[in-house]
Amino acid sequence: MTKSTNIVWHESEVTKEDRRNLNGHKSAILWFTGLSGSGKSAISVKLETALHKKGIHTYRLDGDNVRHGLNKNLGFSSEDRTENIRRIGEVSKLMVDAGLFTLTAFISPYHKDRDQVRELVETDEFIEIYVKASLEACEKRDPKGLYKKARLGEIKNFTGIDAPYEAPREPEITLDTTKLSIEESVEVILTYLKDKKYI
Ligand SMILES: Nc1ncnc2c1ncn2[C@@H]1O[C@H](COP(=O)(O)OS(=O)(=O)O)[C@@H](OP(=O)(O)O)[C@H]1O
Ligand SMILES: Nc1ncnc2c1ncn2[C@@H]1O[C@H](COP(=O)(O)OP(=O)(O)O)[C@@H](O)[C@H]1O
Repeated sequence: MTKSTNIVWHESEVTKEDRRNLNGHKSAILWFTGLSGSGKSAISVKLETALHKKGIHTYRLDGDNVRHGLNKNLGFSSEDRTENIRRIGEVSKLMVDAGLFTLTAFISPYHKDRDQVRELVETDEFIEIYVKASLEACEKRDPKGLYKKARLGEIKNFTGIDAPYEAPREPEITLDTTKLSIEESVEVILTYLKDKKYI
C-alpha cells in the first residue's frame, strides 16, 4: 500500500485558468541552476523586482526561505539534494497553480532531479535557466567564503570541488555571467518571456 492510498483529491471551483485570468498573465517556474556563486540569487532577485514593477505576480524560492524552513532537516548528500529539489519542485508546482511566476535559485546539480521537476508541470510551465560561470570565476567571487572553506576541507561535498555539477543539456536560457552583467542577464530573460508571450 502506498502512503497516498485512501486520499481523495477534492477539486476547487476556482481553477488555475481563473487565477491566471484574474492576474492577467500566465504562470510558470523560472528554474535557475548553476554553481554556488554563479549568480542565481543576484539575477533572480533583480528579475523579480523587474517583473513586480510590471505588475506581474511572483514568488522567489531560495535557500533562505527553504533550507532554513521546509527543508531544514536536509543536508548536502546526493540523497538530501534530491529530496531538497523534489520538495521545491512540488512547492513550485503549487505556486504555478496559484498563478505565480515562481523563481527558484538552487544549485540543483543533477539532471534527473531537474528533469523530474520539469515532468511535474506542463511543457511551457518550466523554464530552465542555466547560470553559467566557470568554477574558477565562482571561486574568485566566493561571496560567502565557502569555496575557501571547501578547499581547506572544512566543508565536505561542496559542489564543484568534491561533489558533482551536471550542467543542463538543453536549457531554455543560458546566461554566461562571466560575460553578461546582472542587468543584461535580466534583460535576456525578460526578452525570452516577451517573445514567448508569457508576459
Ligand atoms: N556542500 C555544499 N555544496 C554546495 N553548497 C553548499 C554546501 N554547503 C553549504 N552550501 C550552501 O548552500 C547553498 C546550496 O544549497 P542548494 O539548496 O541550492 O543546494 S542543492 O540544490 O540541494 O544542491 C549554497 O548557496 P548558493 O551559493 O546560493 O548556491 C551554499 O551557500
Ligand atoms: N555578471 C554577474 N552576474 C551575476 N552575479 C555577479 C556578476 N558579477 C559579479 N557577480 C556577483 O557574484 C555573486 C554571485 O552570488 P550569488 O548571486 O549569491 O550566486 P548564487 O546564488 O549562484 O550562489 C554576487 O555577489 C554578485 O553580485
